[in-house]
Amino acid sequence: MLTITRKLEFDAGHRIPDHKSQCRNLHGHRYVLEITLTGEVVDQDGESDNGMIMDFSDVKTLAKQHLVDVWDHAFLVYEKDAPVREFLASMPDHKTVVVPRVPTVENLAVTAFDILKPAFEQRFGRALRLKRVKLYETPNCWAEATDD
Ligand SMILES: Nc1nc2c(c(=O)[nH]1)N=C([C@H](O)[C@H](O)COP(=O)(O)OP(=O)(O)OP(=O)(O)O)CN2
Ligand SMILES: [Zn+2]
Repeated sequence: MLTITRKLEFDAGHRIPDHKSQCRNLHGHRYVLEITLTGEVVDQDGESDNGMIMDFSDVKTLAKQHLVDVWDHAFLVYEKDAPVREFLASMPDHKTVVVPRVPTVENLAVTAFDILKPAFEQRFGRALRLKRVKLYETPNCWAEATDD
């Protein structure tokens, strides 16, 4: 199978409320996101994306619009983390993103996959599929969400 992968990075804060150790504290990461797509290679002389599954610049534009610019410099707070939600709400204009699952790297990878899948597959009809989202929380820790 032929795939392409585009890497993007963003900074975000989070905490894991029930964690046994340091991760229960408010802290942040520079997340690294790898988006892997598969699809037909365009075979149209004269087209800008001839020979490509999708132009990497278009991958970047869509990923930023739907996820990266939304999460960048935001605090990703679990919807049931009441004290932190209350604290963040007390700060005018704070960039807060409420996520439906505890924001471990596993759950953030799944949430990112769920957001990006329709963004890519509905916009580009020609058999383009989101195969994998790989999210690094630190250089040593990551999770992968796939479509199977
Ligand atoms: N399975 C998971 N385990 C942990 C997660 C997670 O999302 N999924 N998250 C954390 C912490 O939030 C933290 O981001 C990771 O901290 P740490 O283990 O300290 O990672 P480092 O790469 O900084 O560790 P080094 O020992 O410095 O390599 C914890 N666990
Ligand atoms: Zn963390």
